[in-house]
Amino acid sequence: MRAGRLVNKARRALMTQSCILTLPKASPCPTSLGSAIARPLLNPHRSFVTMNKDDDSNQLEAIFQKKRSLRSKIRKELKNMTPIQRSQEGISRSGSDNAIQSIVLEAPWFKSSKSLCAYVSCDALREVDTSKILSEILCNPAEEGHTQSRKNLYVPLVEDRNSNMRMLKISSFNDLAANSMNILEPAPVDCDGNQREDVMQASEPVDLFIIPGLAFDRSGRRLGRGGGYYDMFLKKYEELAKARNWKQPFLVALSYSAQIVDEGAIAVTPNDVPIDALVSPTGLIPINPGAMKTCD
Ligand SMILES: Nc1nc2c(c(=O)[nH]1)N(C=O)[C@@H](CNc1ccc(C(=O)N[C@@H](CCC(=O)O)C(=O)O)cc1)CN2
Ligand SMILES: Nc1ncnc2c1ncn2[C@@H]1O[C@H](COP(=O)(O)OP(=O)(O)OP(=O)(O)O)[C@@H](O)[C@H]1O
Repeated sequence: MRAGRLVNKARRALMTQSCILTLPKASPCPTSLGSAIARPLLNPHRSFVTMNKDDDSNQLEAIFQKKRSLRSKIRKELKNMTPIQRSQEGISRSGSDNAIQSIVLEAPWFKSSKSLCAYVSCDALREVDTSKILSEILCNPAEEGHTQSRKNLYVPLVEDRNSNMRMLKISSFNDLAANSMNILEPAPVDCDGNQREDVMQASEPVDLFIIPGLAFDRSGRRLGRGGGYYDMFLKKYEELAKARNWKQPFLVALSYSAQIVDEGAIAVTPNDVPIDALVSPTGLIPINPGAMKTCD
């Protein structure tokens, strides 16, 4: 997406948010526009309401520039690493994938989840593999020791280039086909001609999101691939859950160690939705333990 288009889109979003500011749960990065909005009283001369359009635009452009350069840095690191180096712990990439997926599969918040949204990993994008997690859900009719039936699984379907994405229910890997970006996605209609269930129309709440990304920090900031799909979707789902009086879902991202960056390295805008926990090959990094408790 072109930088000017991103800035315009973000500016529109900020304008609509200037009265009702929904701030990230994690404290925004000190250099981000988010901090200017989050703490206007600390520096009233730089707060959003007093900024003119040029300041606003320049700050957003600076944030998007930072995001772009961090994205290319992390992409390069992921691509250049030999399989054996793909984790700082010296275990192979597949070792990291197994470690991460085992942590998820053993976690009480995964075991107890009834409905979840998860990404279908794409090897070419060097994403943390989710195939074991998805097979566990799709192949196991019921969790051991639980009376519940199979978990409901919803996966992403990109709608357009305007950050719109749906999450549709699948019941088998056969429900997926590669899209133009070579990511496996569900068709909106199943093989019997029935519309697949859209999570926004589901009668049960989603308790868990398993989220991809390029970079993460230990306070919940996340850098995606630049489409705004997840940020937009998570915001819409948060609103739906509020309107229905449902618990907010637990937001967990999966990350190789090389994708975890220092705090302050990820610039954020108020549109960036922070995650509640991060799973890396070395373990779970809880960020919002309150959100985790609701899943146990
Ligand atoms: N597995 C998976 N599915 C997903 C996402 C994801 O990140 N991972 N998405 C999350 O939003 C949505 C799709 N968004 C995407 C955005 C960019 C690229 C991509 O190929 N980016 C290239 C760079 C392209 C460019 O700069 O022109 C890359 O990152 O290398 C892929 C998917 C929905 N489905
Ligand atoms: N809730 C929202 N409303 C409107 N625009 C949004 C929203 N969330 C993100 N966007 C827009 O999407 C574009 C990409 O945002 P950003 O660079 O933060 O994406 P990302 O975090 O890398 O992607 P993703 O969320 O898909 O992982 C920006 O123009 C941003 O303003």
